[in-house]
Amino acid sequence: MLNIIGIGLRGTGSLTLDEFDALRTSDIVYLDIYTSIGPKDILEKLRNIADREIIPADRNMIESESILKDAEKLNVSLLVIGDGLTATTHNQLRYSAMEKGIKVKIFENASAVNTAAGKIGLLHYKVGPPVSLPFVSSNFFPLSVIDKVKRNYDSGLHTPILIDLKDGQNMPFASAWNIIMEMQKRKGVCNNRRKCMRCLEAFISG
Ligand SMILES: C[S@@+](CC[C@H](N)C(=O)[O-])C[C@H]1O[C@@H](n2cnc3c(N)ncnc32)[C@H](O)[C@@H]1O
Repeated sequence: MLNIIGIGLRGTGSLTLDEFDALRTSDIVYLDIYTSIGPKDILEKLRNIADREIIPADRNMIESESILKDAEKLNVSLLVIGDGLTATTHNQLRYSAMEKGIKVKIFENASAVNTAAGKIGLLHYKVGPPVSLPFVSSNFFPLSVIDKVKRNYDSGLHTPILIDLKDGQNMPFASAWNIIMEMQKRKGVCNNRRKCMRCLEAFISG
């Protein structure tokens, strides 16, 4: 059995009662530390509240799907900050588990991706698909980021930009800003600096 448990955006405060029950009755509990950054003390707080060991699961542990081995016989929970199915990584894990005949239970919760827009006053009807902004290099500079923003823009929609994380750290805002400015320059689109700025501000506030 695999429980994929989104714990929301308020640390242990947004853990639901159902999630708490699932947590307490699991044989093994992991916390995803790869796709989201939580409050510094989240692991310790979760351990205290659940009164059990919670194993931090890094990129390798999640992508190798090693946690599914135990889920074949035991009750395993994967805690995810935010919602449990917002990242492709967890969807992949879910379908791999199902293919192996492992029962999967999903505990939905609030996600940064679908709450940020509302929080800063944007209407959800006006928000298009989000775009990930990865770390770039001289060999990897994907202008498709701008194509996706432009597609939304041309349809009158805002674009949430998900700034990539590495080793538990956010890409600094200044780097994200510079990368986007350079991308739009290379694409020759969006000369309206104010609109681009508002778009980035929206993400940061969220
Ligand atoms: C696919 S989303 C899912 C995040 C999370 N599971 C949720 O539902 O909110 C992953 C992206 O969320 C953003 N993110 C996650 N944790 C964050 C944090 N603490 N601060 C800012 N952005 C964060 C990053 O842009 C990251 O690339």
